[in-house]
Amino acid sequence: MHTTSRIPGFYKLAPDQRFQTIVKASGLQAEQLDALREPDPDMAAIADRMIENAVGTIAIPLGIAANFLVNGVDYLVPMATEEPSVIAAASNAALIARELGGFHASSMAPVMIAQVQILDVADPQGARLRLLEAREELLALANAQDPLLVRLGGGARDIQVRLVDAGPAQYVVLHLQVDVRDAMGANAVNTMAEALAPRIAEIARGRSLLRILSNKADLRLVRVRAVYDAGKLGGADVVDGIVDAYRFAAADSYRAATHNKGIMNGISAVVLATGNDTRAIEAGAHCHACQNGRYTSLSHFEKDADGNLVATLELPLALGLVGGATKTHPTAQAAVKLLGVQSAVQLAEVTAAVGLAQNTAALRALATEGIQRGHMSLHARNVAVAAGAQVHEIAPLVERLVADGHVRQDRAQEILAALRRGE
Ligand SMILES: CC(C)(COP(=O)([O-])OP(=O)([O-])OC[C@H]1O[C@@H](n2cnc3c(N)ncnc32)[C@H](O)[C@@H]1OP(=O)([O-])[O-])[C@@H](O)C(=O)NCCC(=O)NCCSC(=O)C[C@@](C)(O)CC(=O)[O-]
Ligand SMILES: NC(=O)C1=CN([C@@H]2O[C@H](COP(=O)(O)OP(=O)(O)OC[C@H]3O[C@@H](n4cnc5c(N)ncnc54)[C@H](OP(=O)(O)O)[C@@H]3O)[C@@H](O)[C@H]2O)C=CC1
Repeated sequence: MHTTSRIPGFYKLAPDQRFQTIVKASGLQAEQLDALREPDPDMAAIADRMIENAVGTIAIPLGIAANFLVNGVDYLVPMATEEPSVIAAASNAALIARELGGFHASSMAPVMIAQVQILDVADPQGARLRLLEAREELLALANAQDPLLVRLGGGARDIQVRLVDAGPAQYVVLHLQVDVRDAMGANAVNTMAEALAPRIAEIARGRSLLRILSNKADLRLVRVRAVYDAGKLGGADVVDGIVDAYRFAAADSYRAATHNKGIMNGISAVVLATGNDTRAIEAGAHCHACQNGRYTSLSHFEKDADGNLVATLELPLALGLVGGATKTHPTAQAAVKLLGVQSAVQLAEVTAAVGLAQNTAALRALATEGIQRGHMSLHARNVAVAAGAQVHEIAPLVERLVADGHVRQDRAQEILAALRRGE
């Protein structure tokens, strides 16, 4: 029972002091909460610099996907995920894709959009044209905010003006398009948008309200394709099954949500491992999955003239190599080093390949034996631990659980009891 959650100045305490404070406030014993505390003082200090009110860290497993060949280059891909079978699945499909050349990826320039919302404009059509006439002035003002970005070859590239009908109101919305080079770009474009807003409001003869990037990063699309050999996939029936699985997702939003979750299993894991913003990527991806007002599959599967499976994926990936946690988290830095990517665009292309591989492996399992054999046999280790197995009991219990075919906690407890009886 918490006595109170009102703790003035909680944020001013050191992580360990915060931990002692919440132990007292929660009425629990310190040992019960000990896992919240970060034992390594250096890591506690990093966490304290990264977020507010830090007490500790949560360790999500980080694994390395094998077999990835993207644009002719081999990559060992770091993936951070709590879900079993994700890394196995990605490696599995990447292995099959290698047979016919691996993944081929291409991208648009890393252009992000910042929106400036203008209210109370008497003549929205006139304002739109006045703003477009001021394009050069606005771009120069934006670029003056980030000379380093401009020196690196990036900077504000263009403007667009939209009139957004919102019930009783109509807003004039200026989109500032900025090439953010190797940054995710949120801070960079937000700074520009805030600097520009007063002048935009003046030109439009209205008042500005929101000045923030859009996570619908549709000027920053990444495209990836792979051809999977029909024989290596398991034959023509498997190819047909995967195509039918895809068509289901393309036609039905209930299925598309799960299909796209499979893609994001791979993408979010690379995003997290490299210290990037998982929410920004998820928001952009699911928004892109809405085409003509309908939520659909992000990927496409078809059969080529030779009967092989052609898999393609297109989505926005606003990933950075500078800024955010990418430069402050030591694990993220090591992950980027292992990947060996030289630019944010290259990181996005490898990440998209992992999403496509993940998706293909899941569809192949779903269209053949079902997801449970591969997934549940790997998940069995979690089930064994949850059933109370000690370290030395996990391997024999997992073996019997998988052989039994019912990877459930009640069954695990029965088998564990039998093992302990020496049966
Ligand atoms: C699990 C596998 C890979 C087994 O697949 P398998 O056919 O038994 O694998 P294999 O023994 O033939 O091995 C082939 C390769 O897969 C990799 N591999 C194979 N096993 C491992 C392992 N233990 N650990 C690491 N890597 C592994 C490894 O690269 C290996 O090559 P090798 O190294 O032997 O030369 C397969 O059944 C599979 O791909 N299943 C799909 C699993 C999946 O998608 N999991 C995600 C969670 S489910 C979900 O959230 C999404 C979903 C499914 O709902 C999405 C949707 O509905 O669309
Ligand atoms: N809606 C959203 O998604 C939002 C996300 N965020 C957060 O914003 C953060 C990302 O913002 P971001 O702008 O990427 O981060 P930063 O502002 O930290 O980094 C970008 C800056 O780094 C400098 N820089 C140095 N080298 C390069 C290079 N090679 N390419 C590009 N820029 C370079 C640039 O200039 P200079 O040094 O002069 O700045 C640039 O402006 C994330 O933490 C994200 O979570 C924040 C708000 C909203």
